[in-house]
Amino acid sequence: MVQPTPQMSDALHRRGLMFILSSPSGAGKTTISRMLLDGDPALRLSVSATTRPMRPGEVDGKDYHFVTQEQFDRMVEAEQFLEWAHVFSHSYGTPKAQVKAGLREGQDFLFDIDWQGTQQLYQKLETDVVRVFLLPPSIDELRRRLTGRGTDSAEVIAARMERARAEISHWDGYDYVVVNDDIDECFAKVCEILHAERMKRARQTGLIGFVRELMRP
Ligand SMILES: Nc1nc2c(ncn2[C@@H]2O[C@H](COP(=O)(O)OP(=O)(O)O)[C@@H](O)[C@H]2O)c(=O)[nH]1
Ligand SMILES: Nc1ncnc2c1ncn2[C@@H]1O[C@H](COP(=O)(O)OP(=O)(O)O)[C@@H](O)[C@H]1O
Repeated sequence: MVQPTPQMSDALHRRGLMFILSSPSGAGKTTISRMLLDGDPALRLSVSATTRPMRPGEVDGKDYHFVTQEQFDRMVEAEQFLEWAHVFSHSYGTPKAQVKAGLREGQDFLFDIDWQGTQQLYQKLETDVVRVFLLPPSIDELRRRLTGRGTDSAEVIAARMERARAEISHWDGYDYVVVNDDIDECFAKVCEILHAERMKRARQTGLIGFVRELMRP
């Protein structure tokens, strides 16, 4: 295999991208996110702040920054979020600091956020954003997954099911829609999207100089 020379890879340096995964609750975005992060050290999770209680197995600072409503409101006032929204009667927001600096340095970020956050990020940073929406194979399977996960009460599951149809109605605000039936197949498709998006001409900031060099008489 031909390895790029250091000069070539310098010239082909690119800006980072914002890879957004959304879905109705229970369709599998946390599972796919973890698989992506485990398999791809170049991808970093944008860790959101939330006021919702921590679930068993979640780690503060890794899955979310768990904050009080007062702390969250102070962050909103100080304009520390790139976007924020109310979801299931809790507040969720994407902290600004790490993402903006990282993108400039070519860092790719993964966002597990809802359609409201996706719209806000797209309005602000359209060219950096890649929007992927996951669908469950059926509504019955979605209910089975939410119940099987065992992290939410029957009441919370009912509220999430209630909201699922409204969330699904935002499917057309995304660049890619993938049905998460078989987990490995879904993961493979999401990986293909990420890999292809990384190669897009518009992201290769050094490409013009590199091509000029190739074309020099
Ligand atoms: N807008 C926005 N939505 C978020 C953020 N973080 C998480 N969410 C969304 O909030 C919803 C609830 O997330 P969570 O409580 O972890 O439950 P989940 O549905 O099992 O992922 C999901 O749709 C997440 O994608 C954020 O920073 N901003
Ligand atoms: N393709 C799949 N087939 C079967 N179960 C799945 C699949 N994808 C995810 N799950 C399971 O469904 C439940 C909900 O998935 P999760 O990733 O937590 O969803 P979300 O983050 O979208 O709420 C979890 O128990 C997960 O293990």
